Amino acid sequence: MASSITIDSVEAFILDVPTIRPHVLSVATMRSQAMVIVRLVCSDGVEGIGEGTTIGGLSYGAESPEGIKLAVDTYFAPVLTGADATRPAAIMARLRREIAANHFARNAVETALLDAQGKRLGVPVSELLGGRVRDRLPVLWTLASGDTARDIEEAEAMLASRRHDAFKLKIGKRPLEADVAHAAAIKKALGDRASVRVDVNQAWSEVTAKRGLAMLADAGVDLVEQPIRASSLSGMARLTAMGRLAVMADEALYGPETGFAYAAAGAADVFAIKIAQAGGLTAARGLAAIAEAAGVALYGGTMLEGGVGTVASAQLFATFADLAFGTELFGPLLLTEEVLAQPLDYSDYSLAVPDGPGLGIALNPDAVAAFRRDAPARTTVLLSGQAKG
Ligand SMILES: O=C(O)C[C@H]1C=CC(=O)O1
Ligand SMILES: [Mn+2]
Repeated sequence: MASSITIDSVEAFILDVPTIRPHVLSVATMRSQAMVIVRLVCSDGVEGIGEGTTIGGLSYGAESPEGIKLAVDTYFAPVLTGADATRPAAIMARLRREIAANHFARNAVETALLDAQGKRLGVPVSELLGGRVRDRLPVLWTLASGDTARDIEEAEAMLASRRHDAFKLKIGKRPLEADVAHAAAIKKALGDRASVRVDVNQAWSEVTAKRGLAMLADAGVDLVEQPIRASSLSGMARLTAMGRLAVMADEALYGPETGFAYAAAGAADVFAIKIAQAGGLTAARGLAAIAEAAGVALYGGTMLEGGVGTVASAQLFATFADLAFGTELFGPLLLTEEVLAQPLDYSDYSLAVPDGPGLGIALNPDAVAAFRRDAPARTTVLLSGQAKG
């Protein structure tokens, strides 16, 4: 039923929050995270929030935080303003017709639309996506300090507090032998108490990957994520066919179409489902359906989003019947500050999926005021810093 409830205003702003330690990937070293928050206000007084976040500016993907904000302000907002807020799917169809690509911005907008609609109907976003099969999601932790001893210490602390019992190592920056020694030392220290996986973030050539997969399998590693460049479908298929180590596709997956090509080519054993890369929650659900139909296992991925994007992902992943490799929804735990009014419940190696209406969360207004890039106080600090330098 069409309604007269419209979207009255759309706002996008960037929050910059430091990380608890440097997070070292083959493509970037993160010391802070820039999260783009989209906020919609509807004519019935309901608000919706969403998040569009990437890693390391433009070093990971084609959209930067500044670009996401610009796309929302300049191109998405005019389409959204005045549209029927009770029809998120109709709005998303129109956005697909009128705006190409821009998956991260699109995801932030769809999240905000679904948050508002869930609040309006009094149900969690998971119920708009078919309904949950679980209320908690297993969550791994990425060890990426750049130092083996520090990583082992970090893993031991996580095991002791029962926060994580699966770990992902970021490799591909150093020579293969050094990376394998690093992974082997961590696996040896943790033994059967933890699953150890690696993420190369596309850094290897196929020749290096062929050697690397065999060496990592011998070291007891369980899975390798995006070992070579995403565009090499045939290379990924050859590595998957080796059968030495489970191969996960990540950067390759930009929604159902890319997932279809990867699945048809046998180019991965596992898909990392990311709502941002897929272009929104319903596109990510479509990608997961392709995986399920092809017998490809599922993993709940992250762009190291803060609380909003993490919960949006969790609302979708809670609807997956089989989540064989768990999730990596630890983004908020990597940040020094909480941006949500209520911290999320991470315990028993898992995250509780909020069960209130919409996303089931609210922003902490003080944190927003403190970390907004355009906050007057921050501008002053930045300007005085520049003057000094
Ligand atoms: O998977 C990636 O490539 C990106 C991200 C997710 C977890 C993490 O540590 O980095
Ligand atoms: Mn990855």
